[in-house]
Amino acid sequence: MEVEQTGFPGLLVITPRVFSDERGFFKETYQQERYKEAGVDASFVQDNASRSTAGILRGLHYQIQHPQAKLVHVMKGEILDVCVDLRKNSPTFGQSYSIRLTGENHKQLYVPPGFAHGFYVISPQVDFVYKCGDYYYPEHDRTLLWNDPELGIDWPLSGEPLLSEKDRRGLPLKECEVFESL
Ligand SMILES: Cc1cn([C@H]2C[C@H](O)[C@@H](COP(=O)(O)OP(=O)(O)O[C@H]3O[C@H](C)C(=O)[C@H](O)[C@H]3O)O2)c(=O)[nH]c1=O
Repeated sequence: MEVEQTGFPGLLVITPRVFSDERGFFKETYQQERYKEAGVDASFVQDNASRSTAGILRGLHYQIQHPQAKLVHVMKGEILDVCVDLRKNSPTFGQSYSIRLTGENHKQLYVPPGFAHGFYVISPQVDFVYKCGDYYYPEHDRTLLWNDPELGIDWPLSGEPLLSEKDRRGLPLKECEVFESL
């Protein structure tokens, strides 16, 4: 497997080894020992999956009190995956990182605790799967406004994105609760 640093402390791009043959492909999408050696030091407790269609934007979400590390990848389709560093003491605080994750490039993004995370769907449909380093606590769920001008995220929009009511009500960075001690 290949591991790439991103310039954001702890945020990693991981490409697992893919075994292709006439039947299709096989890949290990997580292996605790190998991923810990690579810097994925979360103990995952929950797996999530979502399916979305083109033009949907989910995010930018994070949990205060119980910040979740995430290991995300696309099984099928293409997204622009985006995360924003909300760790006050990080050299990349307030900066966003974007990467195209597709079923073909097999890339994974390891997002350490302390980031807001979301994605925009580019392909007609996407199946998105991810491991979480803490449980879901709806009372601690927070949303950073996807198009906060301060973030300057270059979403590859084709028209207005389709958002949940929660995501429409996201807060700009300057009004968000951030992480003082991560
Ligand atoms: C996240 C989550 C949600 N839910 C329930 C709550 C709602 O009734 C329903 C949809 O939740 P939501 O609209 O928050 O789902 P997404 O918009 O896909 O949220 C996720 O999308 C972005 C990309 C993320 O990075 C987060 O992991 C996560 O917030 O699932 C649960 O029961 N458990 C969970 O862990």
